[in-house]
Amino acid sequence: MVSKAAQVPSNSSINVEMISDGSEEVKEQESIEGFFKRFIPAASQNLAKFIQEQRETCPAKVLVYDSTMPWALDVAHQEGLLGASFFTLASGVGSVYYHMYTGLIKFPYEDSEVLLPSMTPLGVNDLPCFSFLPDSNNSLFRQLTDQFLNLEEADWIFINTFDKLEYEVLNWMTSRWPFKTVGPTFSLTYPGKELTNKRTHKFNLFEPNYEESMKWLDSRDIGSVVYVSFGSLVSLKEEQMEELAHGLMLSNCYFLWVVRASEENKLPQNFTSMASEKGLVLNWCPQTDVLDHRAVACFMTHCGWNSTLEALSSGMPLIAMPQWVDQPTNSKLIEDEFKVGLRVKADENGLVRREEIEMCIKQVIQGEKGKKLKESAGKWKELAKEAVDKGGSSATNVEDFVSKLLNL
Ligand SMILES: O=c1ccn([C@@H]2O[C@H](COP(=O)(O)OP(=O)(O)O[C@H]3O[C@H](CO)[C@@H](O)[C@H](O)[C@H]3O)[C@@H](O)[C@H]2O)c(=O)[nH]1
Repeated sequence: MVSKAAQVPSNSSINVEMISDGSEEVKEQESIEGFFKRFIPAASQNLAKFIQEQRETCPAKVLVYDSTMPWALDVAHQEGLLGASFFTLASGVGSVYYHMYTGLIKFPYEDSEVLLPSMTPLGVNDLPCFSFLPDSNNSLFRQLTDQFLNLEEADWIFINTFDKLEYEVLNWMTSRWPFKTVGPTFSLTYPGKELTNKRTHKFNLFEPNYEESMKWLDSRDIGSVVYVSFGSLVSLKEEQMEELAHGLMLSNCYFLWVVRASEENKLPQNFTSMASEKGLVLNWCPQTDVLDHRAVACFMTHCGWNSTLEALSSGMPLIAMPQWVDQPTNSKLIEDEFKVGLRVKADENGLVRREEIEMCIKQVIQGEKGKKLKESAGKWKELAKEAVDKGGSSATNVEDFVSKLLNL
């Protein structure tokens, strides 16, 4: 199941097929509750049908499914396949969700500080954010915490992180479930094959504007650009967009800002022409190439876990501006555990003001603080590479999985 807009490389050895989630039948705007009521039975049924159809031409041995869809394991087992749950989040976040699942952490949050095994104490602002939900019984909340529902029955459990990044909390997690690290997945090579050109093997959610972004970055000085992106889902309120736009201008740095076309993501009037000397605003860019570009000095991010891992893999210092779900916890890890970034502070209305944005950019790009963050980011870059290179922890876990499957 992938978005219809997803860009699949033409030379890939991976086929992508879509199955229906039943949404063609939906006529009106759907509530989150309504979405899950429809989605789970429709997707289960269509996934089973898909596995049966494939049996004729390309029979599968295993179903690797997103851990937020525990029902997929039942489908796999019913159809005689093995099931591998894939966690796309940080181990630290996994531990928080597990403790929500068991009821130790209650939402709305009751304690001002939460102490979890092998983790630094978490304040309320460091816990996953569900403030947009009407109540704790909401389906989206359950979908995230139910990742542990039938985990004991999974034949494999993978997680997109690497051993040295989250050493202690991972040890705690693996003492309970047989988690195997496979991250950062985006830079894993195919077993036995080195990638000669990573770009042509990439799957993109939307068409990235490669030529324009690279040309623009090529003409900038080393370490002169702030890259700004809030991932594939987040939209900022109009007032926040305005503060961010002004903050970028006040910093006096060049900036490449990804603004997803949506009703909510409104740039201030005339901003694009006003800022044309300093900034490039794009709908989508080739993020990992941007992060690797010598002109980019720091990344202002919503702290989605993929963006976090990509930044660590590029040795890129971060300005953390988390919005919802796991992002506040990721930003705590970024600032206090990995020590690669600063988290912006919001005012009493939850708005991050332009002066705060300007100050964070200056601190991360210039001066002693910036130097320390860059050093620390450089260390993670090496360790991330080590994990996915031949013989590294994540590469070995993937190779073991593949060789076990081949021997079945
Ligand atoms: O212009 C862009 C902007 C983003 N990306 C890519 O899009 C992905 C974004 O992923 P992520 O940083 O994880 O953000 P979201 O898309 O928001 O991801 C959702 O899923 C993540 C993994 O579970 C969670 O951590 C997030 O909170 C949740 O919002 C990354 O691979 C980026 O490289 C591009 O290629 N081009």
